Amino acid sequence: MKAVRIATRQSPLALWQARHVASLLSQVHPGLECTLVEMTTAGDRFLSAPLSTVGGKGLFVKEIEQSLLDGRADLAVHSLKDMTSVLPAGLLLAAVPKREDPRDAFCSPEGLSLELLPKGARVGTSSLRRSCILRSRRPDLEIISLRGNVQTRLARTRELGLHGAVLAFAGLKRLGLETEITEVLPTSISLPAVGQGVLAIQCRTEDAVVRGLLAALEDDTTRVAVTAERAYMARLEGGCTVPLAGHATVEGGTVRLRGLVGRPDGSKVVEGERSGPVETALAVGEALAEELLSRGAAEILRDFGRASPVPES
Ligand SMILES: NCc1[nH]cc(CCC(=O)O)c1CC(=O)O
Repeated sequence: MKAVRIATRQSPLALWQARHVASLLSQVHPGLECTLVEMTTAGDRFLSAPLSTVGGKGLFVKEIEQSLLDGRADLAVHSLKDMTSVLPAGLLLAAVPKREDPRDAFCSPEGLSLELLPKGARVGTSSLRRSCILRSRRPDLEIISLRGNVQTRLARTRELGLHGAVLAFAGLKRLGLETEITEVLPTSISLPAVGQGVLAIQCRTEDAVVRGLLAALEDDTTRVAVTAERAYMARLEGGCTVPLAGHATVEGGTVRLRGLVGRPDGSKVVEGERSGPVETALAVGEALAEELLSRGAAEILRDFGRASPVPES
């Protein structure tokens, strides 16, 4: 194979990620030509509404996945965090490269840390998970909805005079915006989203040639973590519509998964942790989901987990 077409969104972060994968691919397969197929998704179009009300995840990936199914592109690069737990028939997560730092980061124009925020401080985020976690730790905080790409959210934070905003470290780093970070939040404070910091490279299941090319980008440790996190998410049927966090680490043949489900206002959170041999990553994920469900997550999902209809474009 001489050339591959890479489907991507047009946001600066998505383009960085697609170019990064193109560069990794041409390093491991010298002479391979990579071209980008840039697309706009529903998630990019409904920027005015909070993510949770426009229908959550899938929004950023559906059109891209369709381009693979239609044969307009050979592979697609996504943020794994944006992907639904069930992939469309005929497509697969062919490779996950080594994970970037998965933590959340606090960006405060005033240089404040979370700890130093005054009572009633206003903090921006578009994510139900981040709102829930922030409010559960600091019920006095006022959460302001921020949508749009990373640069837009940082600009809005200043325009609105917010005390700060929480964004993914990985996105800020990839865009060279680490200087905006005033505090990297430990996972014990802000448990990351399932798949945060991981790039997902997707292709057609039947395309053995592209699968062969992508195999070289696979990172086994990342795959174990992702397997546990996504099995957990699948069992909880969580999209962006309920506050859901899940993060796995791998050390010495053991995968350790921590999870959190909560109410959007942080008035209730259910948290837990499970470990097991890396070969049992899937079962570890399912077991943690079952445990959280039985300890109160089922009730939270019943009250808050309904996806709102996606508006017509
Ligand atoms: N839905 C937006 C999104 N999807 C992936 C990332 C960050 C990069 C990553 O987690 O890999 C972001 C931005 C953010 O949450 O601040």
